[in-house]
Amino acid sequence: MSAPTPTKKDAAPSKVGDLTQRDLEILSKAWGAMKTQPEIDYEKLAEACGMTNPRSASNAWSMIKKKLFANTPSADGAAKADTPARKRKAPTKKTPAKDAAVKDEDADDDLEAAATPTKKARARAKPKPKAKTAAVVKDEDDASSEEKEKAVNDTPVKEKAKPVKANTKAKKDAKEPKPEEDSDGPEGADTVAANEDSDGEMTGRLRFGLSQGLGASFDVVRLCDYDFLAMHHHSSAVLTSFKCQQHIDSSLPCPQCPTDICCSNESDSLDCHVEAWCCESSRLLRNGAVEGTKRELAADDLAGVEKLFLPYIEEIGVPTLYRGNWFLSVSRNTMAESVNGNLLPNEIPTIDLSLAVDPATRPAVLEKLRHALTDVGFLYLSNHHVPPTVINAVIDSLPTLFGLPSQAKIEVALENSPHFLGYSAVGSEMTAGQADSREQFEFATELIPIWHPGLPLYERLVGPNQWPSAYPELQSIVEDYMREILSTHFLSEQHRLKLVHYPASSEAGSQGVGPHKDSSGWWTFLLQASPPEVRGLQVLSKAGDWIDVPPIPGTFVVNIGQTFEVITNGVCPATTHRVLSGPSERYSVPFFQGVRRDLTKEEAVGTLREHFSSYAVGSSKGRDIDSAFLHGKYDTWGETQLRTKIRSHRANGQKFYREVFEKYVKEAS
Ligand SMILES: O=C(O)CCC(=O)C(=O)O
Ligand SMILES: [Fe+2]
Repeated sequence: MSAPTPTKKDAAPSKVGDLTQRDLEILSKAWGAMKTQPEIDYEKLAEACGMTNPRSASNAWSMIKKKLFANTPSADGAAKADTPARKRKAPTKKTPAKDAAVKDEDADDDLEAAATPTKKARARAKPKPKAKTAAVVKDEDDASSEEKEKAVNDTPVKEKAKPVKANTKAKKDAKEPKPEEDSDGPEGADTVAANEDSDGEMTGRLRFGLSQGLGASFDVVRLCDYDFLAMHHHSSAVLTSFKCQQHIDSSLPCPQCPTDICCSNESDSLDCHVEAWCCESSRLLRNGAVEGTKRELAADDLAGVEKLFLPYIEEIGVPTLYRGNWFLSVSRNTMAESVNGNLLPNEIPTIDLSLAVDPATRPAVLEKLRHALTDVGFLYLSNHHVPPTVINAVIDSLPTLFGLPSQAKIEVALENSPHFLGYSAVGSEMTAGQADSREQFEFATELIPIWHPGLPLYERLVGPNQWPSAYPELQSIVEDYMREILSTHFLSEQHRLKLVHYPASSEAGSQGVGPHKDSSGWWTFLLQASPPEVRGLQVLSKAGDWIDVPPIPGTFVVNIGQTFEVITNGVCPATTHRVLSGPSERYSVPFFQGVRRDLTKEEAVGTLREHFSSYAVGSSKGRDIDSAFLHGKYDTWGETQLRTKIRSHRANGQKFYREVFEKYVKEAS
């Protein structure tokens, strides 16, 4: 991407009205040097110019400002950083065709003009570069990529414009991980490619400001001739977009820019002219860190970032209502909700449980939940009503617990428990055939043993906890937590929880816990109990990319267990996930909702079989990972769970389950 280069037209000493080129240059500089934004009475301006309404006047003025800004000799951010933010505007790339088009519109200065197809067609006649053109062309979903490319290059843009469908595809092209065959590119690579392909420009000051505010570099990309801007944060797939001027001025879709990016959230009850969503960045902001730089964002940084955006948003006419909560709203308006999951399939949606209470917001929450469960398999849960005091008590207990002398830990070794409850040292648990680098205490609902010879072996999973005597307060801390997280007994009398510690590792990316699906039952509610900058958890996307699941304070990460996968006939996948160890130690607390041990696969699929068979099940590289229950290898969920436990904790298997040890351990998943 490059700064706009002056074209012939810019260089020519032409006159516009009574103003010479030099006058225009001075005017443009004066604009940049203004201390306050001039207040325009748009009604008056509209009347004076014979326009039908003030909106047209505002639009026209906006265009002029844009050109004034664009005429400054340099679009370099640093050069413009000292000019007032309010006057910040994206420079228009000057090409003769585009200029002519803009001129046409300016001449009409009117909503009608914007709505007149022939005029708009002329405005769009400039051939777009491939990436951008492809964004509006696509409606032949089955065509090969060569065919698509050919279609793009051979057909004039205006004939090809089929905004909605085409743009959905465009977003897919830009943001979705590549399909399985070529999915091994790093996350975000597509985003970068999309930027590089487009002839977008960097709006100097905005970019500069963002870089300052976020401590990261953003590219601001112009996707059409209007005011649509998309900011891609290269390293973390941030997309922030502003609705284009065309959309602001009329309800017509803009055939040049991806329409459904612009009009992403039709159901939004806020009458916002700017659709701004930025799931990832808002998450990063809330996390207090920015991907790539890992710089801490202090509270006033956040305010700074907001300040940087607000004048810009203001300039393109966003209602105040929306401005106030821009950053917060964006975290709710996930891409998934906005565009049916097409834009960022890698995005892990946040389900705000409080919105499920209100009948007005419930349908949207359910739709988002459907997407989370069927397309992603993971979600963040916010406003979940587990009291922070109870959560914090668990978090605070972890350093003490793991700091106990080894003797105190060994005293409650899991190896001594046929119920797989107690302490496992680093390296003693196996996942995906390899030793994990984590130590953990596993607890479950406190139950007395029920197994005796003659009962299925899996009934031996039920039994008492081993509480470390060196830390007597722990029991009530954990039991309070389990009670709160599971306010009703659900499907089984036994639920499990682990308090996990991943020691720091000098070998970046080593196995904290290997790739796996949670065999443990219904859903897992994971508390990431370390500061937000401590990463490690990753999930496998449908396309086979590992996606970071950074901690978001106040949320649980929810993922689907294997029983739920079976009950939904694989439609809601038990997503494969793993933890990488890193330079910082990490704590987590996964809580596993149990299901009835004697539940059979047949029973589980049960009456919902027909319902779920109508859904297409996407392909997933992870689907084959150790999903014995789904594959129907074992009759009951209890046996599946026992098998997983034995495979993970082999010493226990040998000690307590000799009769099945060989069978379970030797077989492939
Ligand atoms: O520690 C984590 O974040 C995840 C742990 C996990 O996936 C598990 O124990 O099943
Ligand atoms: Fe897990």
